[in-house]
Amino acid sequence: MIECRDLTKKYNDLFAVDRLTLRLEQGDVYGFIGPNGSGKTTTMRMLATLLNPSWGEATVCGYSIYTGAKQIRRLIGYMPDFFGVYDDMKVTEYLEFFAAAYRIDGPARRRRVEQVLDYVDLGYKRDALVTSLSRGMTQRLGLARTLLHDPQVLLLDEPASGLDPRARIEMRELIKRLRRENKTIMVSSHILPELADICNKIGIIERGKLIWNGTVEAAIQAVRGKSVFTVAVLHDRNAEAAERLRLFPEVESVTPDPKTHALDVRLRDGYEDGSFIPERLLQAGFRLRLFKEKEVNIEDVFMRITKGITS
Ligand SMILES: Nc1ncnc2c1ncn2[C@@H]1O[C@H](COP(=O)(O)OP(=O)(O)OP(=O)(O)O)[C@@H](O)[C@H]1O
Repeated sequence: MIECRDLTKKYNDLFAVDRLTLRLEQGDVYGFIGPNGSGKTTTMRMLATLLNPSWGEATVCGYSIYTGAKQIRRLIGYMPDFFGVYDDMKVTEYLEFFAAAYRIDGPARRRRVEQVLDYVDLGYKRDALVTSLSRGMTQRLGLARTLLHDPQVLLLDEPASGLDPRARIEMRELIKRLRRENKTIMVSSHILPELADICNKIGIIERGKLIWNGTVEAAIQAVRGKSVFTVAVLHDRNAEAAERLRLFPEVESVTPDPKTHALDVRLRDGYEDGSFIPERLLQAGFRLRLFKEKEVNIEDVFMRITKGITS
């Protein structure tokens, strides 16, 4: 649905987006993550055909951004990070104005406006002035506006920025709902954990370069690399157990977790099955309190992937 090859935008000496290559299939929810100024907005604006690249190619729904702008604009919904709302306009008037721009006319326009208002749960604000809405409501109105023409592909630029925790959760739920409808969604954020549970793929961009691109599971796997198990024994004998575990030929390292004091046992390459750990510890007279495969927190993944670049 979205494909970029070497997509590049240069401003004088600055590569705002530097040879970006990625591919999204229908139904993908792509978390586009990067710090401020890393090139997220520039990428989305190019895909939305609002900004010309310096070079490179991109297609959306099979249309080139160079020659198919008209078709692309009909098929996508772009929600910018900042969008203007007009003074003295009611919520319904605002949406009807944009519906008219999409040539939704007659009674269908009213119906569609009510549908999208319901979708984002703003029906009860239909007669409020847009300027009176909270930040969370304004973002939901922005999403409603983006959905008016029922686009297949959504480009959502930091939809949760500036929202309080509750409004963030509501925005996330809305994106999950759109995902269930099989929309293809590219959603940006500078916070990875915010996106981890709603995306199936992530891309991490830094200074215009995509430094990671793949499935969420692949990112976790790449960081974890090897099998790691969390182990704890009873009676304050973790240090003793650590000594014993270090003697096992399958074990590469044993490190106590500073927070929980449980032991992280990392296996050597080629070993995945850690079931020998509880067996041998029991044989050695230890009593097990905890044994499980270590969970990798998505925040750790982000820190590990970006570490080499930012430091
Ligand atoms: N019109 C422009 N002229 C010159 N430089 C620009 C222009 N637009 C963007 N840039 C630069 O390109 C880089 C990428 O900007 P961009 O807005 O795409 O980043 P971003 O990841 O969306 O950041 P944010 O999270 O702050 O929105 C930044 O260094 C920015 O200053």
